Amino acid sequence: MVSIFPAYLAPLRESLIGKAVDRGLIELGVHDLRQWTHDVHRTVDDSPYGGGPGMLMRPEPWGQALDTLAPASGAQPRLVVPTPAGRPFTQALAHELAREPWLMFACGRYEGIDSRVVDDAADRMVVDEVSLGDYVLAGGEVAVLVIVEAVGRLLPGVLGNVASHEQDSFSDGLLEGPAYTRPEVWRDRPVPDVLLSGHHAAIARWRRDESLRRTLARRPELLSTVALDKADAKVLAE
Ligand SMILES: Nc1cc(-c2ccc3cc[nH]c3c2)n[nH]1
Repeated sequence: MVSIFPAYLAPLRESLIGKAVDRGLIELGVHDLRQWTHDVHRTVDDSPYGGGPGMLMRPEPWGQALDTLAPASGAQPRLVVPTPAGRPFTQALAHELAREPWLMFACGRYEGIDSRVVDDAADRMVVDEVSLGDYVLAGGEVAVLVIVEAVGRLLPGVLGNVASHEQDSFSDGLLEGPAYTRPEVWRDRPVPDVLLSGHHAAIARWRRDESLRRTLARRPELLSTVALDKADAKVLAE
């Protein structure tokens, strides 16, 4: 990961990803872009050609950083560049990235990075410009924290219980429904009886129905991507 705020990526040393790093399941490298500047002020930004508000990140430091971290002579990483103008980051893309042996992340700041950096990198590596959603952050670091967590948890051995991500929201294309743990009654709110019944088929049906109802209510557009059987259609027609 390359950033002018390397400390922003320190949270990756905590918790799930941090433990995976300690166990050697993931290798993380954080690099300060200013290492590849050579002027006394360690300048990384400049005014945009054609005018416009704010500053852009100069191409030279990025080019040298990528040349140093991923020399053209060897194996190439897949470069992930968070940007509001990117393709949506989805669980499907997280799975795709989790299959890559080496990912590199470019954290932009200011109004973004000179466009030639991505063009130049794309001559020798796969580059994904990725958006986390239709809102604007002040830089790419937070997006990288999200992407690394979403991808890292999919890697073998990182999650304690492999079944966890197989039952993620979106794993079957639907939103996860409500979930409960002890106590059976909390502030006069009981756990649904079916979950206490021990009838696994009934529990699976109830969970599917609750997922369908929640997806219909909150993200109806997802339903067109899911194979629905007759029982599903009945619930949605309620
Ligand atoms: N989905 C999304 C990405 C971003 C983003 C990503 C990188 C930079 C660099 C400067 N501003 C940025 C904003 N905002 N929202």
